[in-house]
Amino acid sequence: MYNVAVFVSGKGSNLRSLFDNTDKNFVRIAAVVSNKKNCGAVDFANQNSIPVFFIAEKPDDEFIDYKTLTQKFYDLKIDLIVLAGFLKKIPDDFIDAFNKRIINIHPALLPKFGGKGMYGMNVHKAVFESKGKFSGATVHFVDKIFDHGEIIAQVKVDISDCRSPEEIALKVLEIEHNLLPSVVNNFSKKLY
Ligand SMILES: Nc1nc2c(c(=O)[nH]1)N[C@@H](CN(C=O)c1ccc(C(=O)N[C@@H](CCC(=O)O)C(=O)O)cc1)CN2
Ligand SMILES: NCC(=O)N[C@@H]1O[C@H](COP(=O)([O-])[O-])[C@@H](O)[C@H]1O
Repeated sequence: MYNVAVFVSGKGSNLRSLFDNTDKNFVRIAAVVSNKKNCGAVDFANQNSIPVFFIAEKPDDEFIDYKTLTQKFYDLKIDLIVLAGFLKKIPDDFIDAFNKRIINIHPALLPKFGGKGMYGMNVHKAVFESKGKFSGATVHFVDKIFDHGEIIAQVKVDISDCRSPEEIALKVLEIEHNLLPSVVNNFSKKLY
């Protein structure tokens, strides 16, 4: 079985899509990691009996640190880590511990519209203001700089009929919900 851990901070629609659309003969969502105790993604994980870990820069009795998480992931035999709306920087040591085994989905066509501050609606507002005809989603390896890692897959969508950032967001999210499970299924079959 290919064990996947998903990092989240928000509503969890990408987590739900991974859960629903990855091949359960090959892929197991073995853990969810969140920096927020109360978010839709954590609710979904709890409703589906997926173990949840809370991560913080300053750990306390309910939040763990990355060194502890690394050992837990070794114990769980995690094969791939997926950032799905996770809004904090992954530390360098953790990246080194899971070299080329951490991927992220970004709601734009990198390398444009990426970097610090570029998350959620901030991305779609920047795309809307650019008056570009296309946006899309990108899955890339996570490295030590935000949104800088090697691109794995990218899908474009025509946004010329979108009249607001919110309309762009809806179109891009639909792309994300197809792209991410497809990439994870391919990883589970060692196609990368
Ligand atoms: N080491 C890496 N960590 C993370 C990456 C990465 O590529 N390398 N990707 C991000 C995901 N992301 C875009 O895809 C992203 C998320 C958040 C931010 C950002 O500016 N965050 C703010 C904090 C926001 C908050 O806490 O509400 C910040 O760091 O000041 C930029 C890009 C995940 N981690
Ligand atoms: N730069 C990171 C970033 O903006 N990620 C984006 O956060 C949203 C999370 O939605 P979800 O919680 O419903 O999956 C998704 O659109 C994802 O691409």
